[in-house]
Amino acid sequence: MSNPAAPPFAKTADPVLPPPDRTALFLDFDGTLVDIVETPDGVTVPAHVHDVLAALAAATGGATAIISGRTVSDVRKFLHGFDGTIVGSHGAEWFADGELESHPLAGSDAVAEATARAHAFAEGDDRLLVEEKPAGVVLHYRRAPEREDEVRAAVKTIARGIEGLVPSPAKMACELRPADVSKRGAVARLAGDAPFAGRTPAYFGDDHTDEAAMEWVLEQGGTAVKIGEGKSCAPHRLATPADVVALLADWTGGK
Ligand SMILES: O=P(O)(O)OC[C@H]1O[C@H](O[C@H]2O[C@H](CO)[C@@H](O)[C@H](O)[C@H]2O)[C@H](O)[C@@H](O)[C@@H]1O
Repeated sequence: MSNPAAPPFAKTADPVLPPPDRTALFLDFDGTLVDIVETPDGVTVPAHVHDVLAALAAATGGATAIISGRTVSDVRKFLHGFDGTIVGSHGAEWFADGELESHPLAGSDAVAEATARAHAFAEGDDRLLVEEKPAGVVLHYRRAPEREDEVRAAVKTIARGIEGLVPSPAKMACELRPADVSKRGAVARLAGDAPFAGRTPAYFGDDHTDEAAMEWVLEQGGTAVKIGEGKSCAPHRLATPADVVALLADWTGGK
């Protein structure tokens, strides 16, 4: 049973993060830096977030990365001005030093086939959204929650027929992504290279797909912060993206 005297969410940076110049900072995007909204295109990024990301990049000496399920192109659109490393599509895309590296399945016939099947499934119900990615496809059912089981079953069926893609459940969505990518693999790879190597990793995330990355970070002696409700391996928790941004601003010495 939870202790009613304990605050439900950690609110200060001090017990959570080492100093910026010793931290490798990994930040999820949706639900972590910005609020979850009804549709993927409907996200708004408060102006303050851009300032805080710039401050984080400077304070960590470039060891701040966005680790997102979004495409790199989406993250760059929403976080224009951020020139640090962006891992997109759960690790199927990498953007660093101005160069984009994509998974071999990007633009493949397999992804085109999966995308066509996702559209065929969604046809006739305009509450369902199909989000196309270079190396995968997402079926969103936030506007038709009663279709969750059907969507998840459809994604499993599509995956069974297409080599190299696996189902990946997310918040009110189910995705097909390359079998050999994950946010865990992404942070492990990043942490081996400058400027992340040799630092204590810290991961902020809100979703199921962030959990394996947070487990890896904890295995390395780092720290993890879960945003919002739900089961998590993370020892720390914040309620909202606004809390994340405030905590990180405070950590860099900003307002
Ligand atoms: O890894 P993330 O950066 O957190 O991205 C995860 C997925 O986020 C987006 O979908 C989610 O956010 C939408 C906007 O708030 C919401 O409408 C949807 O229900 C959520 O699942 C994005 O569209 C996906 O591609 C990302 O994989």
